Amino acid sequence: MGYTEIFVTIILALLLFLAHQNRLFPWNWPLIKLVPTLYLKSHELYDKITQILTENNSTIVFKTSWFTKTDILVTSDPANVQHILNSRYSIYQRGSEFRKAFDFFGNAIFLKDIEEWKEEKKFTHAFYKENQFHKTYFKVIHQTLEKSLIPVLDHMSLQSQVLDMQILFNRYMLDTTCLLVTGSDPGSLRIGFPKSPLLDAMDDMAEIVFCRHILPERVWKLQRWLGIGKEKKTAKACNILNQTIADYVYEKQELAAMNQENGDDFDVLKFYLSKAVTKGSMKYTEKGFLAANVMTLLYAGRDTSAALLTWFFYLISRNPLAEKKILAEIRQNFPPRKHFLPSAEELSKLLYLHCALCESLRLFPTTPVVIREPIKEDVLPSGHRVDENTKVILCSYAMGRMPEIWGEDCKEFKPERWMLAGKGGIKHVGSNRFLGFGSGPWACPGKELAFTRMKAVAATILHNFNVEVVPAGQTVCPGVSAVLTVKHGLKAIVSSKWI
Ligand code: HEM
Repeated sequence: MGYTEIFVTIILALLLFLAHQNRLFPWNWPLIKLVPTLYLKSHELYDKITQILTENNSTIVFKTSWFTKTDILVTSDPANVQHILNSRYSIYQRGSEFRKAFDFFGNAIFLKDIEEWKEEKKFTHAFYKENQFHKTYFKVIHQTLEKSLIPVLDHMSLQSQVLDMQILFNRYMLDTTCLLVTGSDPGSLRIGFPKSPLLDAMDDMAEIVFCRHILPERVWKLQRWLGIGKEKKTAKACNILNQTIADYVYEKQELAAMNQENGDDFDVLKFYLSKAVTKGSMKYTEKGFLAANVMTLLYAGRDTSAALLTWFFYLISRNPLAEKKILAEIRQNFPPRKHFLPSAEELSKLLYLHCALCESLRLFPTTPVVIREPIKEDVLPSGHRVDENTKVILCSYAMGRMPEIWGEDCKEFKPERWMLAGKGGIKHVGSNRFLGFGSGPWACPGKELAFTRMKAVAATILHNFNVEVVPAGQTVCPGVSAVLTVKHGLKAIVSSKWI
Protein backbone atom coordinates (compact mmCIF):
# COMPACT_ATOMS: atom_id res chain seq x y z
CA MET A 1 0.00 0.00 0.00
CA GLY A 2 1.37 3.42 -0.99
CA TYR A 3 1.55 6.56 1.17
CA THR A 4 -1.54 8.02 -0.51
CA GLU A 5 -3.67 5.01 0.39
CA ILE A 6 -2.37 5.06 3.99
CA PHE A 7 -3.16 8.77 4.14
CA VAL A 8 -6.66 8.30 2.69
CA THR A 9 -7.35 5.42 5.11
CA ILE A 10 -6.33 7.47 8.14
CA ILE A 11 -8.37 10.50 7.02
CA LEU A 12 -11.39 8.30 6.29
CA ALA A 13 -11.13 6.48 9.63
CA LEU A 14 -10.85 9.81 11.45
CA LEU A 15 -13.79 11.29 9.57
CA LEU A 16 -15.94 8.26 10.32
CA PHE A 17 -14.97 8.30 14.00
CA LEU A 18 -15.69 12.03 14.43
CA ALA A 19 -18.91 11.86 12.48
CA HIS A 20 -20.08 8.91 14.55
CA GLN A 21 -19.28 10.73 17.79
CA ASN A 22 -21.20 13.80 16.62
CA ARG A 23 -23.94 11.87 14.79
CA LEU A 24 -23.17 13.87 11.61
CA PHE A 25 -24.48 11.23 9.26
CA PRO A 26 -26.28 7.87 9.46
CA TRP A 27 -23.99 5.11 10.72
CA ASN A 28 -23.86 2.65 7.84
CA TRP A 29 -22.50 -0.72 8.92
CA PRO A 30 -21.98 -2.42 5.56
CA LEU A 31 -19.97 0.55 4.35
CA ILE A 32 -17.88 0.59 7.51
CA LYS A 33 -17.20 -3.12 7.08
CA LEU A 34 -16.08 -2.51 3.52
CA VAL A 35 -13.78 0.48 4.02
CA PRO A 36 -10.76 -1.40 5.50
CA THR A 37 -11.10 -4.01 2.75
CA LEU A 38 -11.13 -1.31 0.07
CA TYR A 39 -7.85 0.11 1.19
CA LEU A 40 -6.06 -2.59 3.14
CA LYS A 41 -6.99 -5.84 1.42
CA SER A 42 -8.27 -4.77 -1.97
CA HIS A 43 -7.92 -8.32 -3.35
CA GLU A 44 -10.57 -9.48 -0.87
CA LEU A 45 -13.01 -6.79 -1.95
CA TYR A 46 -15.25 -9.04 -4.05
CA ASP A 47 -15.36 -11.81 -1.44
CA LYS A 48 -16.29 -9.25 1.19
CA ILE A 49 -19.08 -7.83 -1.01
CA THR A 50 -20.32 -11.38 -1.69
CA GLN A 51 -20.44 -12.07 2.05
CA ILE A 52 -22.29 -8.81 2.77
CA LEU A 53 -24.81 -9.54 -0.02
CA THR A 54 -25.39 -13.06 1.31
CA GLU A 55 -26.07 -11.65 4.77
CA ASN A 56 -28.46 -9.02 3.34
CA ASN A 57 -30.77 -10.96 1.04
CA SER A 58 -28.73 -10.19 -2.11
CA THR A 59 -29.25 -6.40 -2.13
CA ILE A 60 -27.62 -3.70 -0.07
CA VAL A 61 -27.60 0.11 -0.14
CA PHE A 62 -24.47 2.00 0.88
CA LYS A 63 -25.62 5.39 2.12
CA THR A 64 -22.83 7.64 0.84
CA SER A 65 -24.92 10.58 -0.40
CA TRP A 66 -23.96 12.67 2.66
CA PHE A 67 -20.48 12.81 1.12
CA THR A 68 -20.79 12.03 -2.59
CA LYS A 69 -24.42 13.00 -3.42
CA THR A 70 -24.92 9.42 -4.61
CA ASP A 71 -26.08 6.30 -2.79
CA ILE A 72 -24.77 2.98 -4.04
CA LEU A 73 -27.08 0.00 -4.42
CA VAL A 74 -25.32 -3.32 -4.92
CA THR A 75 -27.33 -6.36 -5.92
CA SER A 76 -26.89 -9.97 -7.00
CA ASP A 77 -30.61 -10.73 -7.02
CA PRO A 78 -31.55 -12.33 -10.41
CA ALA A 79 -34.97 -10.61 -10.38
CA ASN A 80 -33.31 -7.20 -9.99
CA VAL A 81 -30.78 -8.05 -12.70
CA GLN A 82 -33.54 -9.04 -15.14
CA HIS A 83 -35.46 -5.85 -14.32
CA ILE A 84 -32.45 -3.51 -14.69
CA LEU A 85 -30.78 -4.99 -17.77
CA ASN A 86 -33.80 -6.23 -19.71
CA SER A 87 -37.36 -5.27 -18.69
CA ARG A 88 -36.55 -1.62 -17.87
CA TYR A 89 -33.17 -1.16 -19.56
CA SER A 90 -34.19 2.19 -21.07
CA ILE A 91 -34.16 3.88 -17.67
CA TYR A 92 -30.91 2.22 -16.49
CA GLN A 93 -28.13 3.81 -18.53
CA ARG A 94 -24.38 3.55 -18.22
CA GLY A 95 -24.53 7.10 -16.91
CA SER A 96 -22.40 10.18 -16.36
CA GLU A 97 -20.07 8.78 -13.68
CA PHE A 98 -19.25 5.86 -15.94
CA ARG A 99 -18.48 8.31 -18.76
CA LYS A 100 -16.24 10.37 -16.51
CA ALA A 101 -14.31 7.29 -15.34
CA PHE A 102 -13.72 6.34 -18.99
CA ASP A 103 -13.16 9.92 -20.21
CA PHE A 104 -9.92 8.92 -21.97
CA PHE A 105 -12.02 6.81 -24.42
CA GLY A 106 -13.40 10.02 -25.89
CA ASN A 107 -16.36 9.49 -28.16
CA ALA A 108 -16.72 5.70 -27.80
CA ILE A 109 -20.08 4.10 -28.54
CA PHE A 110 -20.21 2.10 -25.31
CA LEU A 111 -20.35 5.36 -23.35
CA LYS A 112 -23.42 6.65 -25.18
CA ASP A 113 -26.95 6.62 -23.85
CA ILE A 114 -29.44 4.26 -25.42
CA GLU A 115 -30.84 6.24 -28.39
CA GLU A 116 -27.49 7.44 -29.72
CA TRP A 117 -25.99 4.00 -28.99
CA LYS A 118 -28.72 2.27 -31.06
CA GLU A 119 -28.02 4.56 -34.01
CA GLU A 120 -24.23 4.20 -33.95
CA LYS A 121 -24.36 0.47 -33.30
CA LYS A 122 -25.71 -0.11 -36.83
CA PHE A 123 -22.41 1.26 -38.07
CA THR A 124 -19.87 0.14 -35.44
CA HIS A 125 -21.17 -3.43 -34.89
CA ALA A 126 -21.80 -4.25 -38.57
CA PHE A 127 -18.43 -5.96 -39.05
CA TYR A 128 -19.37 -8.87 -36.73
CA LYS A 129 -21.64 -10.16 -39.51
CA GLU A 130 -19.02 -10.04 -42.30
CA ASN A 131 -17.80 -13.39 -43.63
CA GLN A 132 -14.42 -11.93 -44.47
CA PHE A 133 -14.05 -10.78 -40.86
CA HIS A 134 -14.50 -14.32 -39.54
CA LYS A 135 -12.03 -15.74 -42.07
CA THR A 136 -9.39 -13.18 -41.14
CA TYR A 137 -10.09 -13.71 -37.43
CA PHE A 138 -9.20 -17.37 -37.73
CA LYS A 139 -6.16 -16.64 -39.86
CA VAL A 140 -4.89 -14.14 -37.28
CA ILE A 141 -5.45 -16.62 -34.43
CA HIS A 142 -3.41 -19.29 -36.26
CA GLN A 143 -0.70 -16.95 -37.44
CA THR A 144 -0.07 -15.59 -33.93
CA LEU A 145 -0.10 -19.09 -32.43
CA GLU A 146 2.39 -20.36 -35.00
CA LYS A 147 4.73 -17.38 -35.28
CA SER A 148 4.63 -16.03 -31.73
CA LEU A 149 3.04 -18.12 -28.98
CA ILE A 150 4.50 -21.53 -29.85
CA PRO A 151 8.06 -20.23 -30.46
CA VAL A 152 7.95 -18.31 -27.14
CA LEU A 153 6.78 -21.42 -25.27
CA ASP A 154 9.32 -23.66 -27.06
CA HIS A 155 12.03 -21.25 -25.97
CA MET A 156 10.78 -21.14 -22.37
CA SER A 157 10.54 -24.90 -22.34
CA LEU A 158 14.18 -25.35 -23.46
CA GLN A 159 15.35 -22.86 -20.84
CA SER A 160 13.08 -24.31 -18.09
CA GLN A 161 12.28 -20.68 -17.30
CA VAL A 162 9.44 -19.61 -15.01
CA LEU A 163 6.84 -17.85 -17.11
CA ASP A 164 3.97 -15.55 -16.15
CA MET A 165 0.97 -16.97 -18.01
CA GLN A 166 -0.99 -13.72 -17.64
CA ILE A 167 1.75 -11.74 -19.41
CA LEU A 168 1.78 -14.37 -22.17
CA PHE A 169 -2.00 -14.14 -22.68
CA ASN A 170 -2.09 -10.34 -22.47
CA ARG A 171 0.49 -10.15 -25.24
CA TYR A 172 -1.21 -12.78 -27.39
CA MET A 173 -4.59 -11.04 -27.06
CA LEU A 174 -3.12 -7.59 -27.74
CA ASP A 175 -1.34 -8.71 -30.92
CA THR A 176 -4.32 -10.66 -32.33
CA THR A 177 -6.83 -7.92 -31.48
CA CYS A 178 -4.62 -5.18 -32.91
CA LEU A 179 -4.03 -7.15 -36.12
CA LEU A 180 -7.73 -7.66 -36.53
CA VAL A 181 -8.76 -4.12 -35.71
CA THR A 182 -5.98 -2.11 -37.36
CA GLY A 183 -4.17 -4.59 -39.63
CA SER A 184 -0.89 -3.87 -37.73
CA ASP A 185 1.02 -6.23 -35.46
CA PRO A 186 2.40 -4.52 -32.34
CA GLY A 187 4.76 -7.52 -31.97
CA SER A 188 4.47 -7.66 -28.18
CA LEU A 189 4.55 -11.47 -28.05
CA ARG A 190 8.15 -12.26 -28.90
CA ILE A 191 10.92 -14.19 -27.12
CA GLY A 192 12.11 -12.15 -24.14
CA PHE A 193 8.80 -10.22 -23.94
CA PRO A 194 10.07 -6.89 -25.39
CA LYS A 195 8.94 -3.70 -23.70
CA SER A 196 5.55 -2.62 -24.98
CA PRO A 197 4.53 0.95 -24.09
CA LEU A 198 1.03 0.32 -25.50
CA LEU A 199 0.54 -2.68 -23.21
CA ASP A 200 1.81 -0.79 -20.13
CA ALA A 201 -0.40 2.21 -20.91
CA MET A 202 -3.47 -0.02 -21.29
CA ASP A 203 -2.76 -1.69 -17.92
CA ASP A 204 -2.24 1.64 -16.16
CA MET A 205 -5.52 3.02 -17.50
CA ALA A 206 -7.43 -0.12 -16.46
CA GLU A 207 -6.20 0.33 -12.85
CA ILE A 208 -7.09 4.01 -12.95
CA VAL A 209 -10.64 3.26 -14.16
CA PHE A 210 -11.17 0.83 -11.30
CA CYS A 211 -10.08 3.41 -8.73
CA ARG A 212 -12.37 5.99 -10.33
CA HIS A 213 -15.28 3.59 -9.85
CA ILE A 214 -14.66 3.09 -6.15
CA LEU A 215 -13.47 6.54 -5.12
CA PRO A 216 -15.80 9.55 -5.03
CA GLU A 217 -15.33 11.77 -8.11
CA ARG A 218 -14.03 14.64 -5.97
CA VAL A 219 -11.29 12.44 -4.53
CA TRP A 220 -9.98 11.05 -7.83
CA LYS A 221 -10.20 14.46 -9.50
CA LEU A 222 -8.20 15.92 -6.62
CA GLN A 223 -5.67 13.11 -6.98
CA ARG A 224 -5.42 13.85 -10.70
CA TRP A 225 -4.94 17.55 -10.03
CA LEU A 226 -2.25 16.84 -7.42
CA GLY A 227 -0.69 14.13 -9.57
CA ILE A 228 -0.77 11.52 -6.79
CA GLY A 229 -2.05 7.95 -6.31
CA LYS A 230 -2.97 5.96 -9.41
CA GLU A 231 -4.01 9.21 -11.11
CA LYS A 232 -0.41 10.34 -11.39
CA LYS A 233 0.04 7.87 -14.25
CA THR A 234 -2.98 9.19 -16.18
CA ALA A 235 -1.36 11.85 -18.34
CA LYS A 236 1.51 9.66 -19.53
CA ALA A 237 -0.61 6.55 -20.17
CA CYS A 238 -3.28 8.60 -21.95
CA ASN A 239 -0.73 10.23 -24.23
CA ILE A 240 0.81 6.90 -25.23
CA LEU A 241 -2.60 5.32 -25.86
CA ASN A 242 -3.96 8.25 -27.84
CA GLN A 243 -0.79 8.73 -29.88
CA THR A 244 -0.47 5.03 -30.78
CA ILE A 245 -4.09 4.76 -31.84
CA ALA A 246 -4.02 8.08 -33.70
CA ASP A 247 -1.01 6.76 -35.67
CA TYR A 248 -2.95 3.61 -36.64
CA VAL A 249 -5.93 5.69 -37.79
CA TYR A 250 -3.77 8.20 -39.67
CA GLU A 251 -1.84 5.46 -41.49
CA LYS A 252 -5.06 3.76 -42.56
CA GLN A 253 -6.65 7.00 -43.72
CA GLU A 254 -3.55 7.81 -45.78
CA LEU A 255 -3.57 4.38 -47.42
CA ALA A 256 -7.29 4.65 -48.14
CA ALA A 257 -6.85 8.14 -49.61
CA MET A 258 -4.08 6.87 -51.90
CA ASN A 259 -6.11 3.79 -52.77
CA GLN A 260 -3.22 1.63 -51.62
CA GLU A 261 -5.02 -0.80 -49.34
CA ASN A 262 -3.69 -4.17 -50.49
CA GLY A 263 -4.82 -7.72 -49.97
CA ASP A 264 -8.07 -9.45 -49.07
CA ASP A 265 -7.35 -9.39 -45.36
CA PHE A 266 -10.06 -7.74 -43.35
CA ASP A 267 -9.44 -5.21 -40.63
CA VAL A 268 -12.05 -3.22 -38.75
CA LEU A 269 -10.55 0.21 -39.48
CA LYS A 270 -10.46 -0.50 -43.22
CA PHE A 271 -14.09 -1.66 -42.97
CA TYR A 272 -15.16 1.47 -41.06
CA LEU A 273 -13.51 3.75 -43.61
CA SER A 274 -15.03 2.02 -46.63
CA LYS A 275 -18.46 1.83 -45.00
CA ALA A 276 -18.35 5.50 -44.01
CA VAL A 277 -17.69 6.40 -47.65
CA THR A 278 -20.67 4.37 -48.87
CA LYS A 279 -22.86 5.87 -46.17
CA GLY A 280 -21.58 9.33 -47.04
CA SER A 281 -21.40 10.23 -43.36
CA MET A 282 -18.61 12.58 -42.25
CA LYS A 283 -19.15 11.68 -38.60
CA TYR A 284 -17.92 8.13 -39.13
CA THR A 285 -14.67 9.22 -40.78
CA GLU A 286 -13.69 11.62 -37.99
CA LYS A 287 -10.37 10.69 -36.36
CA GLY A 288 -11.82 10.99 -32.83
CA PHE A 289 -14.74 8.70 -33.61
CA LEU A 290 -12.53 6.06 -35.24
CA ALA A 291 -9.88 6.22 -32.50
CA ALA A 292 -12.49 5.85 -29.71
CA ASN A 293 -13.95 2.74 -31.30
CA VAL A 294 -10.52 1.22 -32.00
CA MET A 295 -9.64 1.74 -28.33
CA THR A 296 -12.92 0.10 -27.24
CA LEU A 297 -12.17 -2.99 -29.29
CA LEU A 298 -8.56 -3.18 -28.10
CA TYR A 299 -9.70 -3.19 -24.48
CA ALA A 300 -12.80 -5.34 -24.92
CA GLY A 301 -10.92 -7.88 -27.03
CA ARG A 302 -7.76 -8.13 -24.98
CA ASP A 303 -8.16 -7.84 -21.21
CA THR A 304 -11.21 -9.99 -20.57
CA SER A 305 -9.97 -12.98 -22.59
CA ALA A 306 -6.39 -12.80 -21.24
CA ALA A 307 -7.59 -12.66 -17.63
CA LEU A 308 -10.08 -15.48 -18.12
CA LEU A 309 -7.47 -17.79 -19.67
CA THR A 310 -5.18 -17.11 -16.70
CA TRP A 311 -7.94 -18.04 -14.21
CA PHE A 312 -8.70 -21.12 -16.32
CA PHE A 313 -5.09 -22.39 -16.11
CA TYR A 314 -5.06 -21.66 -12.37
CA LEU A 315 -8.31 -23.55 -11.81
CA ILE A 316 -7.30 -26.64 -13.81
CA SER A 317 -3.97 -26.75 -11.96
CA ARG A 318 -6.01 -27.19 -8.77
CA ASN A 319 -8.47 -29.65 -10.29
CA PRO A 320 -6.41 -32.45 -11.87
CA LEU A 321 -9.48 -34.52 -12.70
CA ALA A 322 -10.97 -31.73 -14.83
CA GLU A 323 -7.58 -31.22 -16.51
CA LYS A 324 -7.41 -34.93 -17.31
CA LYS A 325 -10.83 -34.78 -18.98
CA ILE A 326 -9.82 -31.76 -21.06
CA LEU A 327 -6.62 -33.51 -22.19
CA ALA A 328 -8.55 -36.68 -23.10
CA GLU A 329 -10.99 -34.63 -25.19
CA ILE A 330 -8.12 -32.90 -27.02
CA ARG A 331 -6.39 -36.26 -27.68
CA GLN A 332 -9.64 -37.65 -29.05
CA ASN A 333 -10.17 -34.78 -31.51
CA PHE A 334 -6.65 -33.69 -32.55
CA PRO A 335 -4.16 -35.77 -34.59
CA PRO A 336 -1.01 -36.68 -32.59
CA ARG A 337 1.09 -34.06 -34.37
CA LYS A 338 3.48 -31.49 -32.94
CA HIS A 339 2.37 -27.86 -33.30
CA PHE A 340 -0.97 -28.86 -34.81
CA LEU A 341 -3.29 -25.86 -35.34
CA PRO A 342 -6.98 -26.73 -34.82
CA SER A 343 -9.69 -25.75 -37.33
CA ALA A 344 -13.00 -24.16 -36.33
CA GLU A 345 -14.67 -27.56 -36.66
CA GLU A 346 -12.13 -29.29 -34.41
CA LEU A 347 -12.51 -26.56 -31.81
CA SER A 348 -16.31 -26.87 -31.85
CA LYS A 349 -15.93 -30.51 -30.72
CA LEU A 350 -14.15 -29.50 -27.50
CA LEU A 351 -17.29 -29.29 -25.39
CA TYR A 352 -15.72 -30.09 -22.03
CA LEU A 353 -13.11 -27.38 -22.59
CA HIS A 354 -15.95 -24.96 -23.43
CA CYS A 355 -17.71 -25.89 -20.18
CA ALA A 356 -14.47 -25.46 -18.21
CA LEU A 357 -14.12 -21.92 -19.61
CA CYS A 358 -17.75 -21.10 -18.66
CA GLU A 359 -17.07 -22.48 -15.18
CA SER A 360 -13.92 -20.31 -14.87
CA LEU A 361 -16.00 -17.29 -15.91
CA ARG A 362 -18.65 -18.14 -13.32
CA LEU A 363 -16.07 -18.20 -10.49
CA PHE A 364 -13.94 -15.34 -11.82
CA PRO A 365 -16.15 -13.13 -14.03
CA THR A 366 -13.63 -10.87 -15.74
CA THR A 367 -16.20 -8.07 -15.69
CA PRO A 368 -16.91 -8.48 -11.95
CA VAL A 369 -19.48 -5.70 -11.81
CA VAL A 370 -21.89 -4.12 -14.30
CA ILE A 371 -22.73 -0.50 -13.47
CA ARG A 372 -25.90 1.45 -14.31
CA GLU A 373 -27.46 4.78 -13.32
CA PRO A 374 -31.28 5.15 -13.30
CA ILE A 375 -32.47 8.29 -15.10
CA LYS A 376 -35.67 8.43 -13.05
CA GLU A 377 -37.25 6.98 -9.92
CA ASP A 378 -38.01 3.28 -9.94
CA VAL A 379 -38.76 0.41 -7.56
CA LEU A 380 -36.80 -2.83 -7.94
CA PRO A 381 -38.42 -6.28 -7.59
CA SER A 382 -36.60 -6.55 -4.22
CA GLY A 383 -38.64 -3.52 -3.06
CA HIS A 384 -35.69 -1.08 -3.05
CA ARG A 385 -36.41 2.41 -4.33
CA VAL A 386 -33.81 4.03 -6.62
CA ASP A 387 -33.59 7.42 -8.36
CA GLU A 388 -31.15 9.60 -10.34
CA ASN A 389 -28.96 9.85 -7.25
CA THR A 390 -28.40 6.12 -7.01
CA LYS A 391 -25.55 4.23 -8.62
CA VAL A 392 -26.61 0.63 -9.27
CA ILE A 393 -23.95 -2.05 -9.21
CA LEU A 394 -24.81 -5.56 -10.40
CA CYS A 395 -22.25 -7.87 -8.86
CA SER A 396 -21.49 -10.70 -11.32
CA TYR A 397 -18.83 -12.03 -8.93
CA ALA A 398 -21.34 -12.56 -6.12
CA MET A 399 -23.92 -14.02 -8.54
CA GLY A 400 -21.46 -16.73 -9.57
CA ARG A 401 -21.10 -17.80 -5.94
CA MET A 402 -24.72 -17.90 -4.78
CA PRO A 403 -25.98 -21.28 -3.50
CA GLU A 404 -29.53 -20.25 -4.53
CA ILE A 405 -28.41 -20.20 -8.18
CA TRP A 406 -25.63 -22.79 -8.34
CA GLY A 407 -26.34 -25.09 -5.40
CA GLU A 408 -24.40 -25.83 -2.23
CA ASP A 409 -21.28 -26.79 -4.23
CA CYS A 410 -21.15 -23.30 -5.80
CA LYS A 411 -17.58 -22.65 -4.65
CA GLU A 412 -16.27 -25.77 -6.41
CA PHE A 413 -14.91 -25.89 -9.96
CA LYS A 414 -17.20 -28.31 -11.79
CA PRO A 415 -17.33 -27.95 -15.61
CA GLU A 416 -19.96 -30.73 -15.62
CA ARG A 417 -22.58 -28.29 -14.34
CA TRP A 418 -22.56 -26.73 -17.86
CA MET A 419 -23.06 -30.05 -19.69
CA LEU A 420 -26.46 -30.78 -21.16
CA ALA A 421 -27.41 -34.15 -19.71
CA GLY A 422 -27.49 -36.94 -22.32
CA LYS A 423 -27.43 -34.69 -25.40
CA GLY A 424 -23.75 -33.75 -25.39
CA GLY A 425 -24.35 -30.00 -25.72
CA ILE A 426 -23.83 -26.97 -23.52
CA LYS A 427 -26.51 -25.95 -21.05
CA HIS A 428 -28.04 -22.52 -21.54
CA VAL A 429 -28.03 -20.47 -18.36
CA GLY A 430 -30.15 -17.30 -18.46
CA SER A 431 -28.20 -14.05 -18.37
CA ASN A 432 -30.17 -12.92 -15.31
CA ARG A 433 -28.34 -15.74 -13.44
CA PHE A 434 -25.00 -15.73 -15.25
CA LEU A 435 -23.76 -12.23 -16.06
CA GLY A 436 -20.36 -13.21 -17.50
CA PHE A 437 -21.11 -11.60 -20.88
CA GLY A 438 -23.64 -9.04 -19.64
CA SER A 439 -27.31 -9.01 -20.59
CA GLY A 440 -29.85 -6.94 -22.49
CA PRO A 441 -29.03 -4.56 -25.35
CA TRP A 442 -25.49 -3.80 -24.08
CA ALA A 443 -24.50 -7.47 -23.79
CA CYS A 444 -21.14 -8.50 -25.22
CA PRO A 445 -21.15 -8.78 -29.03
CA GLY A 446 -17.79 -10.62 -28.93
CA LYS A 447 -18.91 -13.69 -26.93
CA GLU A 448 -18.54 -16.32 -29.68
CA LEU A 449 -15.31 -14.74 -30.94
CA ALA A 450 -13.94 -14.85 -27.41
CA PHE A 451 -14.71 -18.57 -27.01
CA THR A 452 -13.14 -19.48 -30.36
CA ARG A 453 -9.89 -17.68 -29.57
CA MET A 454 -9.65 -18.85 -25.94
CA LYS A 455 -10.30 -22.45 -26.98
CA ALA A 456 -7.69 -22.24 -29.75
CA VAL A 457 -5.07 -20.92 -27.30
CA ALA A 458 -5.89 -23.29 -24.42
CA ALA A 459 -6.10 -26.37 -26.66
CA THR A 460 -2.87 -25.53 -28.54
CA ILE A 461 -0.97 -25.07 -25.29
CA LEU A 462 -2.37 -28.21 -23.66
CA HIS A 463 -1.78 -30.28 -26.83
CA ASN A 464 1.88 -29.25 -27.05
CA PHE A 465 3.06 -28.43 -23.53
CA ASN A 466 2.89 -29.58 -19.94
CA VAL A 467 2.05 -26.57 -17.79
CA GLU A 468 3.13 -26.84 -14.19
CA VAL A 469 1.90 -23.95 -12.06
CA VAL A 470 4.70 -23.10 -9.64
CA PRO A 471 3.31 -23.95 -6.24
CA ALA A 472 5.89 -22.31 -3.96
CA GLY A 473 5.66 -18.68 -2.87
CA GLN A 474 2.80 -17.77 -5.17
CA THR A 475 -0.40 -16.09 -3.96
CA VAL A 476 -3.14 -16.17 -6.56
CA CYS A 477 -5.85 -13.57 -5.94
CA PRO A 478 -7.84 -10.95 -7.86
CA GLY A 479 -6.11 -7.68 -8.71
CA VAL A 480 -7.45 -4.16 -8.45
CA SER A 481 -8.42 -3.27 -11.98
CA ALA A 482 -11.49 -2.69 -14.14
CA VAL A 483 -11.09 -6.31 -15.26
CA LEU A 484 -10.74 -9.17 -12.76
CA THR A 485 -7.07 -9.93 -13.46
CA VAL A 486 -4.81 -12.16 -11.35
CA LYS A 487 -3.05 -9.72 -9.01
CA HIS A 488 0.51 -11.04 -9.23
CA GLY A 489 0.05 -13.06 -12.43
CA LEU A 490 0.33 -16.85 -12.63
CA LYS A 491 3.83 -18.31 -12.61
CA ALA A 492 4.35 -21.62 -14.37
CA ILE A 493 7.01 -23.79 -15.97
CA VAL A 494 6.21 -25.23 -19.38
CA SER A 495 7.84 -28.26 -20.99
CA SER A 496 7.28 -29.64 -24.46
CA LYS A 497 5.22 -32.83 -24.79
CA TRP A 498 6.94 -33.80 -28.02
CA ILE A 499 10.59 -34.35 -27.07
C1 HEM B 1 -13.82 -13.65 -22.05
C2 HEM B 1 -14.08 -12.72 -22.93
C3 HEM B 1 -15.09 -11.60 -22.76
C4 HEM B 1 -15.91 -11.30 -21.70
C5 HEM B 1 -16.01 -12.02 -20.36
C6 HEM B 1 -16.69 -10.13 -22.08
C7 HEM B 1 -17.65 -9.53 -21.27
C8 HEM B 1 -18.38 -8.41 -21.62
C9 HEM B 1 -19.42 -7.81 -20.80
C10 HEM B 1 -19.86 -8.32 -19.43
C11 HEM B 1 -19.90 -6.74 -21.47
C12 HEM B 1 -21.07 -5.84 -21.03
C13 HEM B 1 -20.66 -4.75 -20.07
C14 HEM B 1 -21.87 -3.90 -19.64
O1 HEM B 1 -23.01 -4.32 -19.78
O2 HEM B 1 -21.64 -2.79 -19.16
C15 HEM B 1 -19.14 -6.63 -22.71
C16 HEM B 1 -19.32 -5.65 -23.66
C17 HEM B 1 -18.61 -5.58 -24.83
N1 HEM B 1 -17.75 -6.53 -25.33
FE1 HEM B 1 -17.13 -8.20 -24.40
N2 HEM B 1 -16.32 -9.74 -23.34
C18 HEM B 1 -15.35 -10.62 -23.80
C19 HEM B 1 -14.72 -10.59 -25.03
C20 HEM B 1 -14.98 -9.70 -26.03
C21 HEM B 1 -14.36 -9.70 -27.35
C22 HEM B 1 -13.36 -10.74 -27.84
C23 HEM B 1 -14.86 -8.61 -28.00
C24 HEM B 1 -14.60 -8.12 -29.40
C25 HEM B 1 -13.72 -8.52 -30.22
C26 HEM B 1 -15.77 -7.93 -27.11
C27 HEM B 1 -16.45 -6.77 -27.42
C28 HEM B 1 -17.29 -6.10 -26.55
C29 HEM B 1 -17.88 -4.78 -26.86
C30 HEM B 1 -17.62 -3.96 -28.12
C31 HEM B 1 -18.70 -4.47 -25.78
C32 HEM B 1 -19.52 -3.19 -25.62
C33 HEM B 1 -20.87 -3.41 -26.25
C34 HEM B 1 -21.67 -2.12 -26.35
O3 HEM B 1 -21.91 -1.48 -25.31
O4 HEM B 1 -22.03 -1.76 -27.45
N3 HEM B 1 -15.82 -8.61 -25.92
N4 HEM B 1 -18.24 -7.68 -22.78
